[in-house]
Amino acid sequence: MDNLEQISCNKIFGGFQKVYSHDSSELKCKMNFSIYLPPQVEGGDAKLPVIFYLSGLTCTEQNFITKSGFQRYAAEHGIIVVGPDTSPRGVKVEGDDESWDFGVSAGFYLDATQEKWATNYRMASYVNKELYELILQAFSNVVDPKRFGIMGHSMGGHGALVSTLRNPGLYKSVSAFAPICNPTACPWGVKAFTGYLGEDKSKWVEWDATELVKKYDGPPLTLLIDQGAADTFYIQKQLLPENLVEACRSVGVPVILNLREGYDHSYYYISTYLNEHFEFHAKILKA
Ligand SMILES: N[C@@H](CCC(=O)N[C@@H](CSC=O)C(=O)NCC(=O)O)C(=O)O
Repeated sequence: MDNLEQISCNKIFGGFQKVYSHDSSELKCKMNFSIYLPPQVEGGDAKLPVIFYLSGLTCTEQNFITKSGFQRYAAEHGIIVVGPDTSPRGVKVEGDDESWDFGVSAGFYLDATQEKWATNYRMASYVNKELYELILQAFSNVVDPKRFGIMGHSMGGHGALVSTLRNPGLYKSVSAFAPICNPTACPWGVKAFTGYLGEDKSKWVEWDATELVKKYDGPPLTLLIDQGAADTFYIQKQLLPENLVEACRSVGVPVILNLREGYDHSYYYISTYLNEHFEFHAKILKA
């Protein structure tokens, strides 16, 4: 828990939206993360469930907390919500700021193996080990260690799926808005995986949700996938939810795909359906 420092604190829907910074040992830089503490933390004896929310390309921890309005639902259900940043910050790796879909703000929630990136670009270990442990320790008085869920958007939707599939049981519930579902088969994924993991495609499948689900052997899991039908990234075949659904069905993993007529890729769309995702997670985490 190195240098954990509160950066901001705002009351909202009876709870508190906070942002902290800390020194990350996995990423070797200072990182921000957000945490929403709903009103139920005050004076309550019961420990509360936690949902991690992973954001998409170009985001920081700020996008979700300022644009989605999730705090209303987290307060209703009594759920703590944690939001990491999307890549290491303030470390200069050559080429890390040349495009918006690779490098800074585009860590893809994996552990890079290519020399240039491998020291800092360890977002999988950061989220699923370091930050997870930090939350358990720093908020041990309010967090229920047995009830973690995860959700995300786009690159972060894929991060949520892969974090769940690679770490069976770590997250009891998972959902995603407009996730990149099959990165080994779309331009965003091919670019990121080539850069972070190298040319050997046999290594890529270890970080691809559509491939991982075919080998999933953990506790029973239902995947909730949401997709706007007018999302340009969906139309351009960056997201490929049908590939994930087909893979799930081939191995009998339950999956729900909600296609939303007229909706795009933005936070207008996410905020419209966020209540359904909170209900989905609450039902599992509070069962
Ligand atoms: N290049 C554009 C578009 C970037 C964009 O749409 N980013 C999405 C995530 S895309 C997949 O991971 C996003 O969440 N943007 C932040 C937001 O607040 O909408 C650009 O730079 O704007």
